Amino acid sequence: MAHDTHRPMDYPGNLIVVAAPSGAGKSSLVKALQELDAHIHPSISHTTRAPRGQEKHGREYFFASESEFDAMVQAQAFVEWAHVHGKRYGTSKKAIEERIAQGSDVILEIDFQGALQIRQAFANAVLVFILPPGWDELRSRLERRGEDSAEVIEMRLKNAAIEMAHVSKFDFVIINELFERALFDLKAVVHAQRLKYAAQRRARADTFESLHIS
Ligand SMILES: Nc1nc2c(ncn2[C@@H]2O[C@H](COP(=O)(O)OP(=O)(O)O)[C@@H](O)[C@H]2O)c(=O)[nH]1
Ligand SMILES: Nc1ncnc2c1ncn2[C@@H]1O[C@H](COP(=O)(O)OP(=O)(O)O)[C@@H](O)[C@H]1O
Repeated sequence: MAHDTHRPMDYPGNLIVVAAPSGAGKSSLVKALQELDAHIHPSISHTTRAPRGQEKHGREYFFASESEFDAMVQAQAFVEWAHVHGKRYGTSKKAIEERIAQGSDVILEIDFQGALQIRQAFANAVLVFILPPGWDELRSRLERRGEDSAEVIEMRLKNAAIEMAHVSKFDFVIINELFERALFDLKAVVHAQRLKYAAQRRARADTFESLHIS
């Protein structure tokens, strides 16, 4: 929705995109991953949805009015943006480009539409889809989280089916049943992504010997 340009793929940092139906556990997994891995930085999105209880402007999201969001769309400030659960969400260029240009890895927690836009713009982003173990568990996680009204939970469950229909477009799928197991899987994906592109960059630089990555 947001861009029409395809960019070259030689930023030194990696982009890891994590999508999931609401309540599958992606925020918890991404937070745990960041605690274990100081080289991963979150991309802070903009959204027109209202902040939840503990959320802070600039930490979980930049909370924007409809007109502020419109202005950013007009100014082509977003790498991607989409309508999700009746609100708008977007990743600003500022949220990721400087970081990956400097060689940091950036993790994006965005919906499937945004994930597919990111793939168009950054050919070597890795796309991970997190699934809950089942519908009943998804519902009870949303209820236990206690942040959304019954009406919002129903909308999110309905949208989950639509989101899951796109799972085959992702590079990896992780089932978040046992949290520690899912975290291990996510760490493995990040590790593999780093090795793949480190190897590619070094091979490109014609330093074959240095392919032994520590
Ligand atoms: N396309 C897009 N989706 C986003 C972005 N930020 C968050 N989302 C998605 O919007 C949906 C709703 O997020 P949120 O309101 O925080 O609810 P939660 O996923 O239940 O915690 C989730 O699928 C997010 O991944 C973004 O910058 N772009
Ligand atoms: N593996 C898991 N088992 C049980 N509960 C989980 C698991 N992963 C996350 N949760 C809980 O499920 C709820 C939704 O998780 P959250 O990370 O907010 O999901 P999302 O960001 O995908 O909407 C939270 O209350 C979280 O503590």
